[in-house]
Amino acid sequence: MENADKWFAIVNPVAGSGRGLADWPQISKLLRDNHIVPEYAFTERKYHAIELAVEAVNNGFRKLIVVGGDGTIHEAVNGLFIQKAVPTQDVLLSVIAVGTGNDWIRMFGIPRKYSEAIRAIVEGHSFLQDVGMISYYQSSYRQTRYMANVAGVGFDAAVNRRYNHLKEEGKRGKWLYLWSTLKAIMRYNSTGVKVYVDDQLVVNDLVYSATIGIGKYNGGGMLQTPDAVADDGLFDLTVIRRMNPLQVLYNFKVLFNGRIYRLHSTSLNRGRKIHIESSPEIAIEVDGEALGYSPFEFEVIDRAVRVVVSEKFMREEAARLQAVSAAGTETSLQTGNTPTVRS
Ligand SMILES: Nc1ncnc2c1ncn2[C@@H]1O[C@H](COP(=O)(O)OP(=O)(O)OP(=O)(O)O)[C@@H](O)[C@H]1O
Repeated sequence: MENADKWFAIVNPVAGSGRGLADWPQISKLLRDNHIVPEYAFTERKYHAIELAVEAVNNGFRKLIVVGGDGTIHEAVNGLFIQKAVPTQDVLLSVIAVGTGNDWIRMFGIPRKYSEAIRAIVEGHSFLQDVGMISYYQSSYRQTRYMANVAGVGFDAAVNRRYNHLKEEGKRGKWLYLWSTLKAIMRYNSTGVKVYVDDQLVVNDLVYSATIGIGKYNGGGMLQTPDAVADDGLFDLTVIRRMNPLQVLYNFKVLFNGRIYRLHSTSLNRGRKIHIESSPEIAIEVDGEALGYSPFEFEVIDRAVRVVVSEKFMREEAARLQAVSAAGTETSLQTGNTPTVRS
């Protein structure tokens, strides 16, 4: 296939409040300096990255570079599931982050510095990550999406909606997310939620938020599923039960420091299938994108997307697997990814 060894870059010009457009000349030069000369296209509207990923694969490209934030990664991954030319694992997906939150790259140790992110692409360590398939309601219709990182239900989605609304109004700035979070803390009320994991009822309570992770980070560096393993064939599900605004503010730092399970209102479950329903209905955000409303179904698709990761991540992953097998407590459904594959 003519294009199979060539790279195709999907560049979101509005990611990171315009950093995608402003920094593309610099990124493209750094890529050329490293003998990577991709064909590329700018996204022109929402969901365009889905179309571009489908077209690129249909045109024979097997190596994609996403130059964007979490939303652009999310769309590219969804494109991989829409195209039917090849199995999703046959396409190598790499990321140069120009977004605002950049949560997906935190999981895989991809640096924000462009030259270092490009070094990871050149080094070519790749990893097969799980993907979540989610169904939800939008305008009374059942819809399906694929998730590359983390989904938030309840409070998280309320913050996300507020934040996206402010961005659509043209508001910018690094405090926008914090402002949206504070507003949501003051206004959001817990709802009556039932959660089933692998068909077992695990929660039937007033719930403030639920986070479902293939990855660990969401909301611009929060660690709400701090122990998630991206290829164990399982979702990590963190449920925070009813909290009032004062309790949320007092405990805010545990959302960032990896100690969320020290909160006694918090629980962790793991499974391959999750069903969540709520009264009244609640919203969902997936990879930072506002989608729709409950009820939700989540299903893991094992090792579905091949992504470029840092050497550091591969080393940490090898050490983790070694520790797990030494302790004899392997909970994953599969053994580890092959340590390194050159692109
Ligand atoms: N040309 C465009 N005009 C308007 N919106 C666009 C365009 N191209 C892409 N988008 C949308 O931009 C949104 C934001 O993209 P993305 O999430 O990658 O950046 P970000 O929000 O700055 O980063 P992060 O999600 O990491 O915080 C996505 O929902 C995407 O669909």
